[in-house]
Amino acid sequence: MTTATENASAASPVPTTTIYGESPTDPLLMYGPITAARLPEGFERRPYQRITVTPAGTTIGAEIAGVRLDGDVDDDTMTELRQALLEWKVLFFRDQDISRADHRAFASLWGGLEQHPFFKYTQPGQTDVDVATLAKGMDSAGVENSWHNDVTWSATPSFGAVLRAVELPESGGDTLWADTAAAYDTLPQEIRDRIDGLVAEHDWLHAFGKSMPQQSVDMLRPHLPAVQHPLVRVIPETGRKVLFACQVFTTRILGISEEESTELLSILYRHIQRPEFQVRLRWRPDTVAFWDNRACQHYAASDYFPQKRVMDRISIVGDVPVGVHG
Ligand SMILES: O=C(O)CCC(=O)C(=O)O
Ligand SMILES: [Fe+2]
Repeated sequence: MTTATENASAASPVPTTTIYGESPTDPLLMYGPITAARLPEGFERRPYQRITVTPAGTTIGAEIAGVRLDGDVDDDTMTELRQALLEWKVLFFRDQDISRADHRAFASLWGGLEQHPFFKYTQPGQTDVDVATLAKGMDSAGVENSWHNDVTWSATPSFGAVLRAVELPESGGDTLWADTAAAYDTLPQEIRDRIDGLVAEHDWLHAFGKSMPQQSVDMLRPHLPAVQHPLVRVIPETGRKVLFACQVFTTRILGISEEESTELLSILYRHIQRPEFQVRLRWRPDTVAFWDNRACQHYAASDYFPQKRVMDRISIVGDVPVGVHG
């Protein structure tokens, strides 16, 4: 191990050699403080008056009190919730003894509700789904234990999702979120300069295709082609840049060699997955989590099988991701 002084000096230097192949050292192999801001400089921030915001992580995750999650949230409270979501990326609400209808009404306040083409809904127009259904026949063994943003293979990936604990295992089944804005901000300048204008391809086939019969793949493909999104996405409300690539759905970065794409994506994924950018939620009955799918990734720990874990999930329609150059 190094001393504290060495740690501090090792924390900030930006590698001057090229990072791709030629550098003998990993640019992310740095020890010491990693400091990221919750909001970009200059973003107007008012104090919260309607809700109580208690940080759960350093830059990501806050517990919110003072609001009941149903369709009756007043405008001032909504304004503060919007602010809190931009600031903290994922909000946790405890003791929300709400119905499915309340859950849906709350989610509807944020935009249209989505249907996921890979879920089996039992009723026409249904938009809520329990996460056990996501496990596709694996009973209650969760399969969402890989870091991802939801539905990035769509031209308009979800704005966010509202997840409500229905039935929990005795232990395990936590969910983790990673702050992709803080991850972007703390990359060496050289990497930020390299990736700012790049575009990546996202494809559902990358994740779901493997477990699907070829016939189904052939049927779905014409309706769901691979899509392209900026690798660095700008959140319109704050002007904040976030990393927008995930190992589950991103196939490659366009316009560079396959080799460089693989290496660059691996650097970004490893950086996003640093614990400094994470918050971990220990669910309790009646806990609700609401995340901004544009600005964080998530991971559902699958460590409770054969116990059961049931979550109700509703996701909200998003818009076309905007890059650094518009
Ligand atoms: O079950 C969870 O904690 C999250 C699962 C997930 O990835 C999702 O709901 O999008
Ligand atoms: Fe997810």
